[in-house]
Amino acid sequence: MYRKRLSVDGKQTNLQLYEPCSQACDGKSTVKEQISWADGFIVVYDISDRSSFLTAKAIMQLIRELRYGLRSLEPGYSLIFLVGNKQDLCHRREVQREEAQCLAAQCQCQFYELSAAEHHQELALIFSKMVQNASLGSKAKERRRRPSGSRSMAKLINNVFGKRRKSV
Ligand SMILES: Nc1nc2c(ncn2[C@@H]2O[C@H](COP(=O)(O)OP(=O)(O)OP(=O)(O)O)[C@@H](O)[C@H]2O)c(=O)[nH]1
Repeated sequence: MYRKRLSVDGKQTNLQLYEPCSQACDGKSTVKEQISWADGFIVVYDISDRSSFLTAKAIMQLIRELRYGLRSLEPGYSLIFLVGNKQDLCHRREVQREEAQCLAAQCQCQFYELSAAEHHQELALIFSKMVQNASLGSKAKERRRRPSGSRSMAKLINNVFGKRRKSV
């Protein structure tokens, strides 16, 4: 687990990054548990290895099943990113770009194809986009969690002041 405290849009945020595939044998948590914990997902496969794409597909489907709400976001604002890595090995390609694009569209997530070896800036961009989107997502969640009592109080105050202003 990688932990870092950083500022996102001027707000101090605790970032926790977890890569389940490299730690699948630690026995402490399952991929399912990680899916319910995370605020965002970057699912990576290797374009020169079809089995890695099939694993990515299964993970995407699991995310959809367990976190259905994450997909109903505005266009260009997603908490799930599908990334095809090792684009520099396109002479050994086993996964067509169109097939991955189609999966991304089905899951309403963003799709990128890149080479971590050659395009590390693009990778950094995906990470910062993810952190920004997750931060916006948690703000939206907080707004939804606001107790209805305080909403009706705010409405009442608005009504009272609204009426007074009209009668002046
Ligand atoms: N050619 C190429 N090699 C890469 C790229 N990204 C990672 N690799 C290589 O792929 C190997 C595995 O990289 P890791 O970072 O360990 O990734 P992993 O998730 O364990 O992935 P796999 O072992 O490929 O299943 C290493 O030898 C990396 O150098 C890339 O974009 N292009």
